[in-house]
Amino acid sequence: MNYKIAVLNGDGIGPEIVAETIKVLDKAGEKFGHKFEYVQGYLGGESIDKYGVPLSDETIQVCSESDAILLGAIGGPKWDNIEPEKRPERGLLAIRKELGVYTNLRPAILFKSLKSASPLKEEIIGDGLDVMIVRELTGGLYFGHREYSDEKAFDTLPYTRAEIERIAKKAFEIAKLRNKKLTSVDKHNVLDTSKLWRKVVEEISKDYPEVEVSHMYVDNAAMQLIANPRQFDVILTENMFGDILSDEASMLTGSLGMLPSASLGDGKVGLYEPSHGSAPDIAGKNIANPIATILSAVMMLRYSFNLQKEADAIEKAVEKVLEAGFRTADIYTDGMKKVGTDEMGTEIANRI
Ligand SMILES: NC(=O)C1=CN([C@@H]2O[C@H](COP(=O)(O)OP(=O)(O)OC[C@H]3O[C@@H](n4cnc5c(N)ncnc54)[C@H](O)[C@@H]3O)[C@@H](O)[C@H]2O)C=CC1
Ligand SMILES: CC(C)CC(=O)C(=O)O
Ligand SMILES: [Mg+2]
Repeated sequence: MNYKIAVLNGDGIGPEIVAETIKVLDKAGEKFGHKFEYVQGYLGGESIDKYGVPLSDETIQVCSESDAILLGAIGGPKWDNIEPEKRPERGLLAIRKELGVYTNLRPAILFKSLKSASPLKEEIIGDGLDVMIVRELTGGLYFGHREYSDEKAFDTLPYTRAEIERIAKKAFEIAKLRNKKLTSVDKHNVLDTSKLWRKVVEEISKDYPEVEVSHMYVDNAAMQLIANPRQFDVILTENMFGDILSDEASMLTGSLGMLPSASLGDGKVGLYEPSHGSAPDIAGKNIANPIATILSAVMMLRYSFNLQKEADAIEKAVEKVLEAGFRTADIYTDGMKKVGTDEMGTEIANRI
């Protein structure tokens, strides 16, 4: 089969990690008889430089005419001081909204061979970790009404019942297929939006009696992720809490460079990107970890193309490479073989 993938490299390490992901996808395509066709779009800083805006109509068109979108990451110091509406991050928020991808799946999975890269003690991290963070992606604080003056500024955190219902349903459906345990994270003791969030989640839970539901305040959840991460199966939460907790959860798996994501809506096109940012501090040095992006492509094969054995083959190749001791700097521990971004991509592609 032929699949058309819109590729948005973005900024910083974006082009480096996307190049390795394409290398791996091409190898999988060759092996299983598929053709992945890539169409270039531009997002964030690279789009500002090209079109003067962080997301152009041209790129929206490229994305909506594709079967799926592969994104590196956006942002960097070069664009940090431009007016807020034109910042690279606004382009990212705009494309998520434009595509209606309200479900952001961030699986925090610890590969067995990376146990020593996790900062948690072995008795806490145990034999592995497999937590699915389901983050609401197109509502809340990042999209609420805001105002700024040098004397006063505010952001608002709106959620409608319909927005909470649809993400809660997704999370319960996912929990049903996993260990049937869902923890909804909110700040019900303080925020009205959390009050509505909890009420709606409780209501939706009635349709899923097989799923055990509990509620946790976000501050406690941040602590529990470190103290006892294996208590979690599916974490359902709103946009900003999910943003923060997923970065925290990524470290349990060894590095932010290991955490993939899939952003899905009810429309045709899914957006696949690592959970991390553009890492300007390590850009252009060939040291970034491409695995989060490669695993995001695995999610693309699964969720957008229904190519299960191809997805399994790439995931297995990542596992084999880690078992063979290859490590980028962020997951390096004594005695392992340190490799650059490109070698990591090549080693994975070679094992498909
Ligand atoms: N989805 C996106 O495109 C996102 C973009 N950003 C943007 O990225 C820029 C940098 O933001 P930061 O707060 O520094 O977050 P970041 O996620 O880019 O980096 C945080 C730390 O993790 C490291 N890191 C990140 N990805 C890595 C990888 N694949 N391999 C090895 N190390 C990795 C970085 O070197 C840095 O030390 C900002 O402009 C920010 O707005 C931030 C988060 C998400
Ligand atoms: C850069 C932000 C808009 C988003 C973010 O940090 C994320 O989605 O992880
Ligand atoms: Mg983030």
